[in-house]
Amino acid sequence: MTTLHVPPFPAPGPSSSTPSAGAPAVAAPKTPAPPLPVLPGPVDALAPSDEELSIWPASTRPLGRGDLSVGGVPLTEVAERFGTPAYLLDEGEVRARCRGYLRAFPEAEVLYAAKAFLCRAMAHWMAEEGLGLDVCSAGELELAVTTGFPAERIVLHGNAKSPHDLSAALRLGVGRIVIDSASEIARLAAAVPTGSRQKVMVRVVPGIAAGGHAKIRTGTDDQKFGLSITDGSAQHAVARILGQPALELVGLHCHLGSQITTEKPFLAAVRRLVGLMARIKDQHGITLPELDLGGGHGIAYRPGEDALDIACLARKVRAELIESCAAAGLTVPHLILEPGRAIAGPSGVALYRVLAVKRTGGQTFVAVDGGMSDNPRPALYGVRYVPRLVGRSATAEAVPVTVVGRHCEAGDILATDVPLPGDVRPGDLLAVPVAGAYHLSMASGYNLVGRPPVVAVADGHARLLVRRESLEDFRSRDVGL
Ligand SMILES: Cc1ncc(COP(=O)(O)O)c(C=O)c1O
Ligand SMILES: N[C@@H](CCCC[NH3+])C(=O)O
Repeated sequence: MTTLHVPPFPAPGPSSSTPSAGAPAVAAPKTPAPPLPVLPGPVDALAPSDEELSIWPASTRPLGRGDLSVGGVPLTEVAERFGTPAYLLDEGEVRARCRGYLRAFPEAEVLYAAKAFLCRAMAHWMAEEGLGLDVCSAGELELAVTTGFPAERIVLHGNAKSPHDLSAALRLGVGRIVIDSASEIARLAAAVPTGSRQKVMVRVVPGIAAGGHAKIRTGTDDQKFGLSITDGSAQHAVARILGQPALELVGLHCHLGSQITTEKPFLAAVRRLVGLMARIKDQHGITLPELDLGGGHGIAYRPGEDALDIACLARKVRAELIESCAAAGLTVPHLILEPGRAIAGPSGVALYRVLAVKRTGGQTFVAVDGGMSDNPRPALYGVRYVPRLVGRSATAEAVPVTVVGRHCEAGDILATDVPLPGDVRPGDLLAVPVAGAYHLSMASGYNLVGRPPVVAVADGHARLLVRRESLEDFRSRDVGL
């Protein structure tokens, strides 16, 4: 059995499918991902190892003839009923991960970061599990609220909020708006209806470098989000907000980056933000009641990769917060967290059909019917996934292959040097675990392939959550000649 890292789930039941969690979504440049396990001799598609299953949903079970079930539903059945490519979301895994957070951080408010993946069912599950939502557009906000998500449990983010974003937030009554730039302050204050006050936080840049890839590090001064402590922009914004009677400053926010696999940066952030809270108290005589540490909790995309241990994070953040506040003479603020990837990522599986197998230039390319339009992460961050053949027994020797998408880009690569049976062929089904976060939420219309459907699996049943994008969808938006 592999070690349970994030979050502390309920017992996964019998079998080898204990969730572990693990690692940098994005290959951290200085610490290359560990080599994939070498498969001894023929690939036995009937028997995935514990290590291999460690990144799959806890409900994953091997079935006969090389199939796997997730949420009690055979993957071959999902592919047949809904076609490929298709994404499935294990509802039980999503809910268990939410509960894991609430168990680890009983004192905190946990907001699911909708940007990782949002659909109406996901919003319902979050509401039922007692989480709030972090949204960053009127689109995410309206989808959630119109499906019944309580607006007061929603926080609106954005480095460039449009007038529409702000008016939707005020109209629907979001709990808090996170101010990201000085120019937003007067604009927001002027839009608040007379006689009411809007709760706001300030997004602070603490000057901490963390995150799995340069493109997703947001805690340093050299990027577009937030207001710097170092140059005083954050302090200046605080003073301006306090001068606006329509705004109620309730706390400080920071989001260091994404795919962070150690606790250290979060502890440093606690110290810096508490330090700023102490200065605000000295200067303005107010104690801010809330501290939002954002998200960024890293998971494993490949067996053996590191992941952030949520229970350990909780213990250390709690201790640091208490200690820093005591040293600064502050009351401990109410803690807020915004995990996205660590809830949705390991709960999702992508299913592709092999369309072509080509041996050329010393490589074997296995081309599937999806790619960078449903998963842009490999192209953006160089992330590599671990696809697995499902749905047929295979006894051929494992060979290293490159799994590529169908798009018109040489960089449309899902996995390099992964072992697949040497007889992999068109018509085979490949499943890619850890596909629940930042795939479909960043999907595009490239090559007019159409975005895949999303299917929920739970208790042996599969149900369609989001249908496949069709040519008719493209045509109906294309209104001019
Ligand atoms: C403000 C904010 N909160 C939360 C998140 C969620 O991050 P993650 O999915 O890495 O937990 C993000 C995205 O990185 C973000 O920008
Ligand atoms: N989209 C990124 C993470 C950025 C999260 C939003 N700030 C990823 O796929 O890893």
